[in-house]
Amino acid sequence: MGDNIPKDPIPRRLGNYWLEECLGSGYSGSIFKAYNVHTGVRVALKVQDVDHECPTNIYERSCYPLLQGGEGMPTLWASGVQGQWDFLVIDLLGSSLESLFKKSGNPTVDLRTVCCVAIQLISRLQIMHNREVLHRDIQLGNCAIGLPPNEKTIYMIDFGFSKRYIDSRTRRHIPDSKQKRDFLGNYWFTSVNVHCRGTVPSRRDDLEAAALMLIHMLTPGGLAWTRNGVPKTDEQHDRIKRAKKRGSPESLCRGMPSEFEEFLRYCRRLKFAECPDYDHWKEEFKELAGKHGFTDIEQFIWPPPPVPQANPTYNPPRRAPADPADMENVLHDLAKLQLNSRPILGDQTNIPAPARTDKTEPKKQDVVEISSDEDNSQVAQPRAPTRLNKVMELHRLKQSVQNATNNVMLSDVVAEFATFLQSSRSRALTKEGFTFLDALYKQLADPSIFVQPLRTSRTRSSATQEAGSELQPAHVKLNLVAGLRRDVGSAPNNRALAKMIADFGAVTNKSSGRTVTKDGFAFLEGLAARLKAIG
Ligand SMILES: Nc1ncnc2c1ncn2[C@@H]1O[C@H](COP(=O)(O)OP(=O)(O)OP(=O)(O)O)[C@@H](O)[C@H]1O
Repeated sequence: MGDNIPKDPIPRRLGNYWLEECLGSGYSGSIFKAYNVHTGVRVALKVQDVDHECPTNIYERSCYPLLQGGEGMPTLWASGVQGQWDFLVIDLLGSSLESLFKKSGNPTVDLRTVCCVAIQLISRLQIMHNREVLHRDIQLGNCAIGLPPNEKTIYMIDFGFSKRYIDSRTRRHIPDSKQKRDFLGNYWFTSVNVHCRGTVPSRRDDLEAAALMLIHMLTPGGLAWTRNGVPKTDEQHDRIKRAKKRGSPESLCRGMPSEFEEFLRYCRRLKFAECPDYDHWKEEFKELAGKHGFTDIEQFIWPPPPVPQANPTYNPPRRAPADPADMENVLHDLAKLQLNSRPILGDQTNIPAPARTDKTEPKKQDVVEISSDEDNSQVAQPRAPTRLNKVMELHRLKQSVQNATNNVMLSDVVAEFATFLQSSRSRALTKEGFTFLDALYKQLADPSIFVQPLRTSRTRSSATQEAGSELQPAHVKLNLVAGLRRDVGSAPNNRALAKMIADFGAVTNKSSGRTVTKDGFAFLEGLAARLKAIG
């Protein structure tokens, strides 16, 4: 702290507060348990040398008033300078998430806890951002639980790097800048743009840091670049930045519920001054928790309650024995060699349905496992299909569409497609999913036509050229798909259904994460029913 001139020790009393044990010391100062000498109220007192080269208490003092009263925002009781000591008096809290998880000794954090942290952390950021403040240092050590009776609430602490992003005079968002700037944040979770490209932090970066923190909690041993500890040389720091930059949402979240991959992808696609859709993501994590049977998900409960047995369990990802992406490509190319003759279905409304003869269950040998999550053997749980299963199964379903000779057969395949996707770990439409929709569209519209693929490749240059490939906000997708769900039951013929499939494909393709929503599944189920009814 500061220079080498010996300083007086921190006094036992600062203002009206008597200092007790030291709770922690960081680069910028120390934090003590303390109590008010008049009221006896226990507090935390953060003390810093007034000459410290990084005067974070001054920044904290300016942010705290903006945050007062917000859920999970500590109360600032007092602040002042006494001699050479600058102090802040705040609510006394419990353990940080970092120390809780470290103490548990487990290589990953359980899914219930991660969902709960996701919901609470996104809510905290929503409050801070609504009050025009960025946190800019999201990490496990800066999230602490309350003391009883507030132990189910996660609090944000350490606003030493926080900053207002709305200019209080002009009311405008702070400007973006290409100017090189010093790194500000933390090595583990600061966003790729801020950490590796030196961009100006904005709301999207707080959210990306939250996403990386959640993924870290679910990754055995933590994110790869966190495993060697704090870098001591520039070279080590560069290595961290390179590893972080390389980490695509898909590779970081392999084997995790798709929500995490989609959330990270969403954060990385946000524009500099864009307001994130906090409510949508809170809902996504609530739904994920609901799917696993977790109750009271907005309450942080530690240690985590037992996993409900009747519901799908989540096995944390393990490192794959081989690079799944390579294996997947090889098998995908092999699968493409199976050429099928394709009977023509056309716009049929009256062809009688022959008995279905091709209903084959996926054969065991068709399924190649790429992840080896064989643990949890006490309870036989249905396992979600792996990514590779997904490639093979969607390919088979597409062929069934191409082989179908009437609507009833198509109806069965659509129902199978919906069921399969729902049981997948990721409900995102992959390129094989879009190929399935293309085949379905073609069968229903006119099998002789050439179909422009529903999934457009989104390279950076093509995305900026084509206005149509811009991502749509989540609510646009939700509205459009809800409309399709409502109307599918009254579609008059195959051509109308084909148009709906094209709309469904297009809106999903343009959405962040390309996830099939609840309405999307209801639409697919409605489509299967309508195909059967049209016959
Ligand atoms: N209000 C509080 N109540 C109880 N403990 C706290 C409180 N605030 C912080 N702590 C503990 O003290 C530690 C350091 O706090 P904080 O991050 O605010 O200080 P800092 O000096 O900015 O630390 P660093 O330099 O490591 O970021 C935290 O990890 C937490 O364990």
